[in-house]
Amino acid sequence: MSIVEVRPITADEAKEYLRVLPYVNGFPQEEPEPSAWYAGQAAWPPQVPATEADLERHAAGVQVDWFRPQAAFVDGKLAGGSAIVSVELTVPGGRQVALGGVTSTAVLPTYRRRGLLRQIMSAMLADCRERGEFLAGLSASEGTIYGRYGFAPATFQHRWEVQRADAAFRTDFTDPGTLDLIDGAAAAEVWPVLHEQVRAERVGEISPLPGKWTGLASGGLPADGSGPAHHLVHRDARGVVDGAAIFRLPWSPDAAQAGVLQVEAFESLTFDAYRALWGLLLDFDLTKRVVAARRPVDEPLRWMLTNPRALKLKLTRDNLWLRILDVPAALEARTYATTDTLVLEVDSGRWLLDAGPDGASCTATDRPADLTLSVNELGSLYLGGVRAGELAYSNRITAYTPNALSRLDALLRPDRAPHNAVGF
Ligand SMILES: CC(=O)SCCNC(=O)CCNC(=O)[C@H](O)C(C)(C)COP(=O)(O)OP(=O)(O)OC[C@H]1O[C@@H](n2cnc3c(N)ncnc32)[C@H](O)[C@@H]1OP(=O)(O)O
Repeated sequence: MSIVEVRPITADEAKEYLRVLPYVNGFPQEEPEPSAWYAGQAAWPPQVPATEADLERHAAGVQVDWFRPQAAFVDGKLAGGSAIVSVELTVPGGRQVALGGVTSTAVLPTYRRRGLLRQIMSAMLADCRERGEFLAGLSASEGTIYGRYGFAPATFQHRWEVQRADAAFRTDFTDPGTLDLIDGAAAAEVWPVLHEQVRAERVGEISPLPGKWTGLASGGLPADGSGPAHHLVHRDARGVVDGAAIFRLPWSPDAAQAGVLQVEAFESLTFDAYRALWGLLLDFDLTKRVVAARRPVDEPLRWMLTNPRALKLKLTRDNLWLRILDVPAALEARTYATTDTLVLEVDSGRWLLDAGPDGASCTATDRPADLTLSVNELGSLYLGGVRAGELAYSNRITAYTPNALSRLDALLRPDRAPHNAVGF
C-alpha cells in the first residue's frame, strides 16, 4: 500500500510542484470554450509543455510569501498540489477582508481519483483557519469538483455581443472629459490605481496578485492571432483618469468572425467615463461587432441602448466560488441593507444574526431556526449575488417562519450585483 504525505513544499521542491500542473505538461486547464471567453488568455487548446528554462523561471514565483503551496507525495513522489494565495475580497459595506484563494490545483493524471485533492484541500483550509482567514475562494475548472468541499458560486459573469449597427444610445451625451489612446507602459501605471478605486466600491472585487499589471508594459502578441492590445483611457474634466478599457481587433479568416472588437478589460468610476468609453468602443470605424467577456451580470449598458435587446448575452458562467470557514466572523464582517434578526441553522451550528446597515452580531443560540441551510448556500448568498428564494425552490434552503426567505434576501442584497473582474 502506498504511503501518502501531504505538506507544504520546500523551496527546492518548487519545480517538482510545477511539474504536476496541466499547462506545464501541455494538458488543458479549463473546460473548452472559445478563447474570447477568457478575454485573451487562451487556456484551450493546450500549449506546448514547459521547458526546464520555463520551470526555472516560474519556480521563483512559487517561492513568495503570498503563495502557499501544499503537495501530496505518494511514496515520496510529488503527485499533486495546490496553493492558497493571500488576497482581499470586498464585502458589502466596503470592508476588504482576507480571502484564501485556492489556485494552481492539479494531480498527475496517473494519480487521480484516489483522494489526493481531498487531503490537500483539507490541509489548505486548515491553514486558512489558523491564519484567521474566514473565507476561501476559487474559480472552478469544472463545476462538479468543489461543492463537496463547501464551495459554491457567489459571483457570475457574462459574455455579451453587440452588432455595431444596432448600438444606438437612447440619449445624446456630451462628454465633459476626454478619451485618449495610450501605450502599454502608460496603461501599466493607470490600471493599478483605477482598480484600487474600483474594488473599494465593488462588492466581490478582489485585490490583484503582485505583478498583475506589469505585463501590460511589455505588450506582446498572443499566439492566437488576436492582435495587439489597445489601451483606451477616459479622463474627467480635471484630467484625472476615471475609466479605462483594453481591447483587441483580432483577425480571422472566417468572414463571420471578421471585424470583431474584443473588449478584454473595462473599468469606470463614473457615468461619464462608462458612457464615453462604450460610446467609442461600440462605434469603432471598420468594425462590425463588439464582444465583451468577464462582464458583470448587471451591465448598465443594456439600459442605455434604444434597443436593449441589441446587447445579446452569449455565455453566463460562475466566477468566484466562496467557502465560508467561520460563519459568525463572515456574517459580522459585512453590513446589511435592512435591520432584522434571524436565526440561521448552518450545518450543525445555529446562529442568531442581528443585522443592520452598520454591521451585525452573530452569536450561537438555541432559539428555533427561521431557516436551515448548509455552508454552501451561505457561500452563494454571502455577497448577495444569489437569491434565497432560488435556493429554497431548489430544495437547498428550508424556511420555517413566514417571510423568512424574503427577509433574508432583503438583508443581503447589495445595490449592484457582486462582480470580480480580477481573479487569482
Ligand atoms: C481551483 C483550481 O485550481 S481549478 C483547477 C483544477 N485542476 C484541474 O482541473 C486539472 C485536471 N484535474 C486534476 O488534476 C484532478 O482531477 C483534480 C485536481 C481536479 C482532482 O484531483 P484528485 O486527486 O483526482 O481528486 P480526489 O481523488 O481527491 O477526489 C475527491 C472527490 O472529487 C471527485 N472528483 C475529482 N475530480 C473530479 C472531476 N474532474 N470531476 C468530478 N468529480 C471529481 C472524486 O470523484 C472524489 O469524489 P468523492 O468525494 O465522492 O470520493
